[in-house]
Amino acid sequence: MKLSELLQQIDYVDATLAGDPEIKGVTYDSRQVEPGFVFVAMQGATVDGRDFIPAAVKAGAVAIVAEGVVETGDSAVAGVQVKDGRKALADVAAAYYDNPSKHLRVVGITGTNGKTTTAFVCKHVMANAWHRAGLIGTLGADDGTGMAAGERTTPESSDVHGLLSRMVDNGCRGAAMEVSSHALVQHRVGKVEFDVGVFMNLTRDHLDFHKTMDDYYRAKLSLGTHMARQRGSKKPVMVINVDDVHGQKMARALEDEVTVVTFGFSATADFRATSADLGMRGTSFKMKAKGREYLVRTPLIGRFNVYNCLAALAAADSMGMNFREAISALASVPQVSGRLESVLDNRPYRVFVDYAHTPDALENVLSTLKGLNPGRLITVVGCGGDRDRMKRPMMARAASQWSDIVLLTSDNPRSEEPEVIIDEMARGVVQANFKKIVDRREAIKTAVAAAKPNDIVLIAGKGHETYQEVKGERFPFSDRAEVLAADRLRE
Ligand SMILES: CC(=O)N[C@H]1[C@@H](OP(=O)(O)OP(=O)(O)OC[C@H]2O[C@@H](n3ccc(=O)[nH]c3=O)[C@H](O)[C@@H]2O)O[C@H](CO)[C@@H](O)[C@@H]1O[C@H](C)C(=O)N[C@@H](C)C(=O)N[C@H](CCC(=O)O)C(=O)O
Ligand SMILES: Nc1ncnc2c1ncn2[C@@H]1O[C@H](COP(=O)(O)OP(=O)(O)OP(=O)(O)O)[C@@H](O)[C@H]1O
Ligand SMILES: N[C@H](CCC[C@H](N)C(=O)O)C(=O)O
Repeated sequence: MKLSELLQQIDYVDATLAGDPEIKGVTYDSRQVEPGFVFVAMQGATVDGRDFIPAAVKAGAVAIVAEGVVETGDSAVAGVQVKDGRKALADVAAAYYDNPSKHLRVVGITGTNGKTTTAFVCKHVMANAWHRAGLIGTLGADDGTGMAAGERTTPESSDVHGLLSRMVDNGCRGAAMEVSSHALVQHRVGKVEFDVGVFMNLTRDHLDFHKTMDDYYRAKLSLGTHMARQRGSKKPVMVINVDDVHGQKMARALEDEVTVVTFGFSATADFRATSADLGMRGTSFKMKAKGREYLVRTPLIGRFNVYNCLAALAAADSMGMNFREAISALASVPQVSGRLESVLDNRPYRVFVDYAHTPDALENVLSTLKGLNPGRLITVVGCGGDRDRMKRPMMARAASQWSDIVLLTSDNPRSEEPEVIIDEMARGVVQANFKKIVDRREAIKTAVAAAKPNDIVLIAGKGHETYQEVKGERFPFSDRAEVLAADRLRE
């Protein structure tokens, strides 16, 4: 693509051109620039991308897109002035990759908890019907050729459009993607045309970034308003959990802008679970939808997974997929890494690794396990550093309310002292059933060693993560591997 063709498709304030070079790529990071690239300099919270214009030019950028007057320092490099760098990145990337979302059925899932699981279920249903489907989320991305690790739940817009483009090239017909609230605020899904948006729930998290629950809600709401604005050839549908008060509010706020489809246990829900049979090996529930009653079976455990399944089914139906086929696909959903993942199956006790890192998620998982198992519940949990501090006592309270033994430990302390985080957590405990063990490996060892027949050990907070981040450094660490090592010590 020539620079002139690209500029025709984006809004800009001013441009100083230097010929009409062929564009070879788009990036927001000077360290990723290769000859022929467009570098979009974004104003960050930590640094200003404009400071890296000289580095980008040195690495071979042929055009620089930035806010304010753009001095490229090289007359052979074009400078393009835009109003908003992050918005411009999405516009440039969508144009460069030829708007790949127009060629896919795209489901965007937002909410505090359940995005990853619901995205996996949606992807599984789509791949079952259409042979190949893509995925973007916390566990990485699948462009149709298999999973590859990623850094963010929702990557930066140029990476999103690049992935969607590869999905199209690899023969995917659909894509399920998680849309975090950070992504919505930072235009990371700019110019993505969603067929269906999904709102799961809104509970406390990320208030380090959004400051108030209302700001956090408005970020989630913007998925619906974004869809209404992006409306191309597609008529957008927003699938909303109306058991959640924020979902009820969102359904009312969006009803004039998009088609609203609701789900939940509430009597008014369009996709309504009427009863659920919860078991240790899976869940079955009755669902009323489309004027009929259906029986849904899934290996996913816990009442919260009924919501994830309802959301995926409502999304599948909104895309016109065969509904009975979608329901039967739910019976073969694979284990989602680190989401109530059973680590030891052949022991008299069971150990689960789970990514619950919010008070609501932890409460859901603990109540599920306690409800399903008569034995003791031993919980190992910590809270991340440099994140919303208020959730610390709340998570410890949930753990101590539901568990017989709680080991408060480190998660990813990041720049903070783990002892301080654990002390803040300890303020929330409601019973004297807890112990502080700062070293997560030791905490897991202690929990597994204490397990008796019929007990359940829950290792919460890090799920699939393969590292522990301490003072800017990431050390290899896997809860799953630590459980296996601790179990070997018992022999
Ligand atoms: C708070 C937040 O979302 N921050 C993201 C944001 O950072 P920022 O605005 O501070 O950017 P910055 O570091 O100041 O850099 C500004 C610009 O300079 C560029 N740069 C920087 C250095 C350099 O040498 N050259 C260069 O070009 C950067 O690439 C960037 O374009 O933009 C960066 C570039 O894309 C992201 O790496 C960074 O993610 C940080 C590390 C992060 O931890 N984000 C988490 C909180 C996050 O996004 N989480 C959500 C939610 C997950 C959930 O739901 O649980 C997610 O979607 O993952
Ligand atoms: N629908 C749900 N409602 C509440 N809690 C849930 C739900 N689904 C899963 N959980 C719990 O939340 C944890 C995180 O689930 P999941 O990874 O699916 O959510 P997420 O929104 O993708 O989180 P993140 O974006 O932080 O990765 C799970 O490990 C489980 O404990
Ligand atoms: N995307 C979330 C994940 C938190 C996972 C938890 N293990 C932690 O490190 O706090 C965040 O960055 O806040």
